[in-house]
Amino acid sequence: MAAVLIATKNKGKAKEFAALFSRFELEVKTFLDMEGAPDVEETGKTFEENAILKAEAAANAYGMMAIADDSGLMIDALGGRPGVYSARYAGKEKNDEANIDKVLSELEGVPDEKRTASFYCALAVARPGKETFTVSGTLQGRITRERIGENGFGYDPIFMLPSGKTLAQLSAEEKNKISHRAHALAKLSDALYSILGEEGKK
Ligand SMILES: O=c1[nH]c(=O)c2ncn([C@@H]3O[C@H](COP(=O)(O)OP(=O)(O)OP(=O)(O)O)[C@@H](O)[C@H]3O)c2[nH]1
Ligand SMILES: [Mg+2]
Repeated sequence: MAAVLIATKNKGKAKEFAALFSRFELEVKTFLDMEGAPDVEETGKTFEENAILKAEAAANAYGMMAIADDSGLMIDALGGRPGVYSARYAGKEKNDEANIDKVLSELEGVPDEKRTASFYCALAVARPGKETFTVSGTLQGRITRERIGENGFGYDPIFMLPSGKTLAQLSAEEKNKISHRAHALAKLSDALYSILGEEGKK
């Protein structure tokens, strides 16, 4: 079976990718399965640049096809912040709870109609000796005033969908149908199937 390495150390993403990739005939590994996986510095100014940095580092280190996800939350009232700094918004140690607290306190007093936001996900596909390419997906919503829901990861408890539920109130299966990550991966499907050949289709 062909194998793909997802260049992430984020447990929430790793779980979502395991489910999202189940329709491909592909062995899926992440940096969490690899000893000594590189810590890639995210020095890019865009999600795409950072996804390419991570995917190419992984493809070079392990000599196999690698996909990286660089994603984040863009809040209109904050001029698009936290953006590419979403993981480390409240500090280098990447604390989801502290990140949420920071966002909620920055939005204190901002009325509901001005709390619009979107998630963005860039995926980069890197293969040894081949040109790297990227796709992206987005998800529109609004920032709540408090945490609602127990599922998901990151900012999910404060990201309200037009349906009136937060991402953290969705099951993993429901989130994987509508998320920015799912939308980006859907755009990759055709390319992945042709990379894998017809036998990649289940
Ligand atoms: O509520 C959320 N639901 C999501 O679906 C989601 N997707 C991304 N994010 C946030 O954006 C950061 C990405 O930063 P990021 O792409 O650099 O990833 P990371 O540093 O956590 O791991 P890695 O993949 O780089 O190893 C993450 O940490 C999260 O805070 C999300 N939050
Ligand atoms: Mg990161």
